[in-house]
Amino acid sequence: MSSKPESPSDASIDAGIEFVASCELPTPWATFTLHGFIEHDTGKEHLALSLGTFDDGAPVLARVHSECLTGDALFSQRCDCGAQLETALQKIAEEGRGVLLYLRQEGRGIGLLNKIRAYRLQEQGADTVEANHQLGFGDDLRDYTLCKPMLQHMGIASLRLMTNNPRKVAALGKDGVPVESRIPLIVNRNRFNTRYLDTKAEKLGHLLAAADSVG
Ligand SMILES: Nc1nc2c(ncn2[C@@H]2O[C@H](COP(=O)(O)OP(=O)(O)OP(=O)(O)O)[C@@H](O)[C@H]2O)c(=O)[nH]1
Ligand SMILES: [Zn+2]
Repeated sequence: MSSKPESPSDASIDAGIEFVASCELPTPWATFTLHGFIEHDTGKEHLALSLGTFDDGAPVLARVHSECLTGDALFSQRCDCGAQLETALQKIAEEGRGVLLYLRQEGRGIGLLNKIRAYRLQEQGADTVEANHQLGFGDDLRDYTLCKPMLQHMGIASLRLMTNNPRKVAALGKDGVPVESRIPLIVNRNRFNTRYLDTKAEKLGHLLAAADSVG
């Protein structure tokens, strides 16, 4: 099956990513439109789920979600990803308007097999950041530059972003995606991920205290 784009004149072609096709995606919360994109340099297939219309120009309720196969698909309780994904889709459905970008940057960019290596090191005592360092990686290798052309393709100019990560807000702003407001997304703290979440707060700057969920 060819991955020839449906609209070859799409502006995203010049931005390192190309729109390929879209379809309806019924979920337990709403029927979203699923947009598929391909990244030129890596061949990675990135996704967006959108709901409603954006031509009024008002900031759009959004989640920029990084792939976590273990949390998103395999129900892992080691992190908060699966619950964040579900809650974000639910909130977008409640509002009847919004977008979720699903970026294929597994393991904060180190990939799935290296994330398994990192989890193994965490079982031996390292925290999530130390484990990345022991494997020779930085804290967080993610890159958000593809978000702007993906959002442009859908006619979205600015976001109300569901995240606890101020670095993500700053990176999007730097890449020309205005974040009008940050909406906390604090879900699924449990006995398996308490240390992980505490390390994110202490070393990666995530806003995860109960007080951070207000506002
Ligand atoms: N390298 C590594 N990656 C992890 C680990 N646990 C989760 N991840 C990955 O981290 C990414 C999610 O990042 P998080 O830091 O949980 O959240 P965030 O996207 O920065 O912030 P939020 O928007 O608040 O969710 C996904 O790509 C996961 O696969 C870990 O222990 N090590
Ligand atoms: Zn996860």
